[in-house]
Formats: sequence, structure tokens, C-alpha cells
Amino acid sequence: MPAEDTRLTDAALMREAVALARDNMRGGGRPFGAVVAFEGQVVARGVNEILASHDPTAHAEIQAIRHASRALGRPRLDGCVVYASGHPCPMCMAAMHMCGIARAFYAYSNEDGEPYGLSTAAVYAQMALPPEGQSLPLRALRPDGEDGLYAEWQAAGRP
Ligand SMILES: Nc1nc2[nH]cnc2c(=O)[nH]1
Repeated sequence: MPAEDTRLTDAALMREAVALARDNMRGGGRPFGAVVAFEGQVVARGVNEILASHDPTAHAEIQAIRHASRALGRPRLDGCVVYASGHPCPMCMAAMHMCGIARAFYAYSNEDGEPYGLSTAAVYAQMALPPEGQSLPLRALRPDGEDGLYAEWQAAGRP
């Protein structure tokens, strides 16, 4: 007999992300939840913890990525899929790109969030501008005599 396929569907995994968001909200947190899955199995879950942890980076997706990375014992999540209750912000999208997430889904759009102050469209708009046009100026500033940090890292053969 062929082995039973125990993979959860995209819809089921997203339902879990939204349930996490709702539980977090009802417990006093912000209404965001996320699930990281691999081949239809939950690797880790996360909820927005910015209020409880005083950590502005503790978005649901970042928390789920952190927990997934710890659960797998490695900093890369190649092939994993993220199910996010809300449209991920640029920080979370960057984190997903950088750790190898293959695909991501969201349930509530930035348009859905806009009337409630839960949209990150304004941050996307800033990120789309050239650095010199952004409201947060980013400029190179290398101390005199500073050189070779990266070459030293490479020479040390560090991962
Ligand atoms: N998708 C998403 N959007 C947010 N905007 C503010 N916090 C969050 C979060 O945790 N997830």
C-alpha cells in the first residue's frame, strides 16, 4: 500500500497562520502570525512580539524564521515556504530572500491593512526610491585607515 500523504495544503497552513494572528491579537499582541513549512509540514510558527519583547524586528515572519532556523539547526531555510497572515513588510521579505525561502503567501493585503494602520506600503515606497531620495539618508563613512576587514575574514576561512 502506498504511504499516506501527510502534507498539509497551502490553505490549511494559511488557516494556521491566521489563527496564530487572531490568538496573538486576543492575547494583547498585534494581529500577525506566520508559519514556516517544508514540503507541507510545519517547521515553525511565529507571532508578532514587538510589544511584549520591545523588539521592533519581532514581526511574525521574522519570529517564525528564527524559530525555524533554530529547529533545523542551520541559518538557511532553502525550499521552505512562508504563510503569513498579513502582507510581509520589506524587512521580512529581505529576511526570506536571504535565508532561501522558496515561496511566500499572505492572507490580508496592505490594502486590507491601510484603514487600520497595518499597511507597510509606505516602507515599500521608500525602499523603491534611490538611497539619496529616501527619508532615511544612507551614506558611506569609512574611518581613516580602515581597510581589509573582509579580506581578513576570507583569509581566516570563516563560514
Ligand atoms: N506581515 C506583517 N506585517 C506587519 N506589520 C507590522 N508588524 C507586522 C508583522 O508582524 N507582519
